[in-house]
Amino acid sequence: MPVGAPIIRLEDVRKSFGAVRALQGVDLACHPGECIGLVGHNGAGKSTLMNLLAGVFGAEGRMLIDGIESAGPHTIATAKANGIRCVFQELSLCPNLTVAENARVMHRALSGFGWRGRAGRLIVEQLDQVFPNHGIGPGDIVGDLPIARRQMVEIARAFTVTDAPARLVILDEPTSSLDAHLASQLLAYVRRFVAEGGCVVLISHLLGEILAAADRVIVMKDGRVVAERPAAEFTRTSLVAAMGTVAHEEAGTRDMAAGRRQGAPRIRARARTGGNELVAHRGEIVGLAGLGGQGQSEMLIRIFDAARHRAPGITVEGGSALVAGDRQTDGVFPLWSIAENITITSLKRLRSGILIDRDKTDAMADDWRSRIGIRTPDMHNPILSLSGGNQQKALFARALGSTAETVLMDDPMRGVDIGTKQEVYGMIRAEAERGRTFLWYTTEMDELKHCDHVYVFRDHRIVADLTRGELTEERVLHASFEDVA
Ligand SMILES: Nc1ncnc2c1ncn2[C@@H]1O[C@H](COP(=O)(O)OP(=O)(O)OP(=O)(O)O)[C@@H](O)[C@H]1O
Repeated sequence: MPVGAPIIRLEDVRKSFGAVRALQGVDLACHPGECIGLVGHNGAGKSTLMNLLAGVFGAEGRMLIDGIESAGPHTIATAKANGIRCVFQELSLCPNLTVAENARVMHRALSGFGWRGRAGRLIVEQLDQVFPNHGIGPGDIVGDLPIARRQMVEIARAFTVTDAPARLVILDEPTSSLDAHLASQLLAYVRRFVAEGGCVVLISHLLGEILAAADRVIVMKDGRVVAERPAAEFTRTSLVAAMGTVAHEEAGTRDMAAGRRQGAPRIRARARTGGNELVAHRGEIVGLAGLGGQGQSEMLIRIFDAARHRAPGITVEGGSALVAGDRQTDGVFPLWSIAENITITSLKRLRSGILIDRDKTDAMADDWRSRIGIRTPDMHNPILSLSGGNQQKALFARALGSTAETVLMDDPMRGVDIGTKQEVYGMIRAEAERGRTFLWYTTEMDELKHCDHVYVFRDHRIVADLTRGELTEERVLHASFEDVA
């Protein structure tokens, strides 16, 4: 619970990006010794608010640090000097540098003779604290690490102390690429950090995480704070209601007949190291589960490639589309508009003669804007003008809007708000009933319940195949740690 004066206080802050009013008069105080949970729909203004705290850009309104309004502008440097750190949704590590070198990029104090060794020791010690048994070395090249490990390095780097203290750490969707085990390690560390007098702002669409880790919860909607209460006074249902989303019952009631195995398999694939074969039929939703980094994403990418070129050990009938989990490196075309990002895989259908028909592409983009709720005044805006969750929705629109018979989804709901998730689950079910096949890697147990059956991966092999009736969290965990027939 809060102790002492706020580290930072914002009063009536406002921020617009062109026609978009991202913040419309927000008050916020961050005290030592508390974890603030910040929730709200995609595009509600959460990241914008955090960017203000971190000094990325300025805004109208007042800002006080330790009770004092600063004379000059609040910049990244003043934020850092005051112990304000931020882990952004889109990771900011340099991929061609090592883990130790990336620690140095943020901590200029690590200079002089032997800096590399010191930087390496410091970041590994911090990783040990947050993620025991992390398996990351100081000399690892960041670009070679899977996304979960990159996220772990980024988080550890934010908590590392050199010349300036870490007083307020902002974590924007920090567990989006972490499996349940790593996420619980992080949340436990957050509790230790606030118990020692630090402050954490935790942004997450996983409401269970917010309710478990936060002392106080702030709900944002359309650039405003619409609710603020101690976490203990919220339940999952009341939190969803405060966000302005209608809470649907879990929609795991797909007609079993729709998921029955029809005809010959559409996909047959073996993992590189053998194990059971993955088989998927027309109209099936097949889950890929297990701890993160056990070969699930690799399997999806190999199947995606095999649909274009022959690949040993894999047969795929028809085309496939991929919804990337790592949108920064595999998904978004950063220089293109939202409309171009959505229509890129459907251009054959959008031609008139030899030219791309602009009216057809605009119509397709607008159709998806309303179907999946992409928040933008203009679909010709650059994709990077969208909030993180809205970028992810555009990737969904690209895959679902294509004519591919198989849709491969690599932990695709990263950063997507709870209301949209429910809409997308409905779309997936409807498309499967029309005969599409879905392969769905997810780290969220609740999402596996939408699958007809689930393959559990361990050490790059399939170690279990659970039908929907057999699916329980215990079974998935058991198979994740031990070989099961
Ligand atoms: N650089 C930018 N240029 C134009 N518009 C922007 C920019 N950054 C944010 N916006 C807009 O401001 C609004 C708030 O975005 P913000 O990223 O703060 O939302 P968010 O609550 O963090 O959403 P998410 O849950 O999807 O991450 C959105 O409508 C977004 O499109």
